[in-house]
Amino acid sequence: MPGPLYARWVPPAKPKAQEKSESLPHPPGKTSQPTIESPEPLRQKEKSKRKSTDQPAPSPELKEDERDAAASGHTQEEQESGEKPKKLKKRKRELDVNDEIQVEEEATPKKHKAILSKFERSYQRAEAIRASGEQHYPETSKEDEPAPELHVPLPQPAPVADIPYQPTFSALPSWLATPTTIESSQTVSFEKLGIHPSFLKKLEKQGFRDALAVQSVLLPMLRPGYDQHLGDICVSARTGSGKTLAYLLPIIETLRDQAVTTLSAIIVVPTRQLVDQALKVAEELCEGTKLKVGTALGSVPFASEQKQLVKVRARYDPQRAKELHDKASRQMKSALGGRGGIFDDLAKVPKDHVPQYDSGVDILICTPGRLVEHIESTTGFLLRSVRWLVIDEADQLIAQNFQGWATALMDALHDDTPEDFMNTQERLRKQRRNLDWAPALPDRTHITKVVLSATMKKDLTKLGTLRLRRPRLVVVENDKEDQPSAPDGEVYELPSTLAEYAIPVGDGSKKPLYLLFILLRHILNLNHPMEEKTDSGSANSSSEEDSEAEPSSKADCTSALSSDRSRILVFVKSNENASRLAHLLSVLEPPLQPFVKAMTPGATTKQSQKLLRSFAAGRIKILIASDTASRGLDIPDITHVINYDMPGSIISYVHRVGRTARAGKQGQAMTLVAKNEAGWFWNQIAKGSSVKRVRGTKVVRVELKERDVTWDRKRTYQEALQQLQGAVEGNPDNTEA
Ligand SMILES: Nc1ncnc2c1ncn2[C@@H]1O[C@H](COP(=O)(O)OP(=O)(O)OP(=O)(O)O)[C@@H](O)[C@H]1O
Repeated sequence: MPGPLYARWVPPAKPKAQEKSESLPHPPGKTSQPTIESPEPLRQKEKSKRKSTDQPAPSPELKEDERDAAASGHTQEEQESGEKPKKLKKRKRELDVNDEIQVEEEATPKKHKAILSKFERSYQRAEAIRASGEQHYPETSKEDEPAPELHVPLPQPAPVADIPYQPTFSALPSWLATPTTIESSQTVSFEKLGIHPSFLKKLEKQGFRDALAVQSVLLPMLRPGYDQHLGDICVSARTGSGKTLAYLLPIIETLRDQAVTTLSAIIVVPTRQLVDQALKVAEELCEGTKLKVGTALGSVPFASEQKQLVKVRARYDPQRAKELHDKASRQMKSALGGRGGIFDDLAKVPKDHVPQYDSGVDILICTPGRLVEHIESTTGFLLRSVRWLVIDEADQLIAQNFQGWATALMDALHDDTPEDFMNTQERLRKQRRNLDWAPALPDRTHITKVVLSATMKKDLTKLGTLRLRRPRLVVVENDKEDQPSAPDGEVYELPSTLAEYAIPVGDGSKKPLYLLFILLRHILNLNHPMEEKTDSGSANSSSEEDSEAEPSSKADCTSALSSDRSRILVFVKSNENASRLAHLLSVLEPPLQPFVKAMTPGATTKQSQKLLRSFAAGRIKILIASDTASRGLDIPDITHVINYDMPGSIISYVHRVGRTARAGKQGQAMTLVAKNEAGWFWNQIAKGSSVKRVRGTKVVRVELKERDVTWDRKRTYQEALQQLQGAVEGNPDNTEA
């Protein structure tokens, strides 16, 4: 084998005393000590560089003939075998060349004297430093590598304190930036608030002696008196804090002596369930008065609602009757007159009479869509005497603004009554508007708007559609010091009596089994029949024994469920999921069947009222619903809310869990958290700054072992899924499986 073309220089073995200096830390930015080469190997380098294209030089120890062979590139055997080297002359020439190189080498030191002496000097310096044990950073030329930085700490001035940025201006108007706050624990007796004795009795009948915080602040602001706020009011108070009574009581108390039925208050809520709920509270308060409370919601025939809302009477007014008849005949001739409306009613009243439209209700509770329909299509549905407009769950209603309901309602409220429907006073006001004494005429009734939500947003662009006048924001909160600071400034408070749990459910594929386990083991405290059998050592009993054992355990389950006081509201993400889950639970655990129901949008008002009544009475224990039930639903004694499907937003979570722990009662909220939802849930809901909890409370993580959850149900689960699929596809074979 020929030797290496480039001979590396190996540093001489270091004396033991020098070892210590090698363990010193490397200079910054370097990984090893710089290698300093001795002049000797450099000379070798030079030599080998030049010879790199030639054959390796033969060793001086070789015999002469071997050297010849090596020089010629032939082995000794080849030469002995009689193969006389043919290129003897050439070899001779090569030897001559080698000699010339040797001569040149002798001249090399002179040629590179300067370089070599430089290396010698640096080598000696390096040796001297190494011997002295000091750390040394060798000088390196710019071409080699950048000079190492020497980190000599320079004296620094003391760091400037980080002063939090406090703008001298506010992006919010002062009424939003500086709300009137009240602690949620503050209560005042209704008597002290000066509530009329007849209403005190009604409240006591319901067990209400003291006004809750939101009521104690709103009642004086809405009732006539020294503390009345002559402007609009926005209220932000957590779920179950008693907002419904806070606005209904002052309105009904003020109207209690109203002799003529006049539409005085409109209450807008997002769903028909909430219409029913508010109606119930209003009717209880109106008992014993002449006040009439009406509703307008999509599930009732429109014509019957019209009859309820507007009463048509004939009024004797020959001049006005003549004017109207002339107008009607002009319209008929020009074919502009449409059917319905005032001209139809004109034909129905006696001669020289005009139709007069009176309100059929004093208080109207409605959904926004239906209200707009009545504004647009119900002849004589006039809002000129409305004194209160209440918008509950306002953040949702304003955000949706379907059919542009807010704008349509505001136009109807604030604009003048259409000319044909004007009463004498309005007509006079219109005619005399430009006269000097016009201000002496009674003004249009001022409207007080009350806008409420548990998750009120300080969004001016949205609130602007409500055309608020001299508004004031009232915030009911726990402890002000606890207030976390959310980036968008919106903080939603949870009831102080709420306990929250998060249950990881793996990838979520076995969520129904987790739900069943939680229901049976943690809430209803029921043992599964199979477990009982296993406990008694008969897990492998025959099917005959099974069928014998089942009825008794089923009966036990039913009687245990009937006596249980739990009311469990399970939230899923859609109405279809609600029906499916109810079906699945009934198949997986047949004793549960009579106690599980799903809330479906297809149900009539009566059906859903019946369902909610059964749930409130405890005949149904588990109600499965979509987010439509997450807002406002007030069913006393809901003990548990389970988020089977993760809520879509923080606001949705706040409203869902707010169905329990209402008005100071205890409640539990459980959320099933799949792996891919865990990040959002823990960051936004459990630890996020937008959700405010009472000091010291947090979401508790509950780990369930998958083995415990699924141990005896894998097969039943598969069968139940197949059966469910069969039911969905309408395949009877699968349904029977
Ligand atoms: N003064 C009171 N004392 C005791 N309980 C009350 C009082 N006022 C109202 N409640 C009860 O508080 C519960 C919650 O009331 P309400 O439905 O008005 O809450 P809410 O603030 O509108 O909640 P949400 O924001 O969820 O709609 C009701 O069951 C009601 O009967």
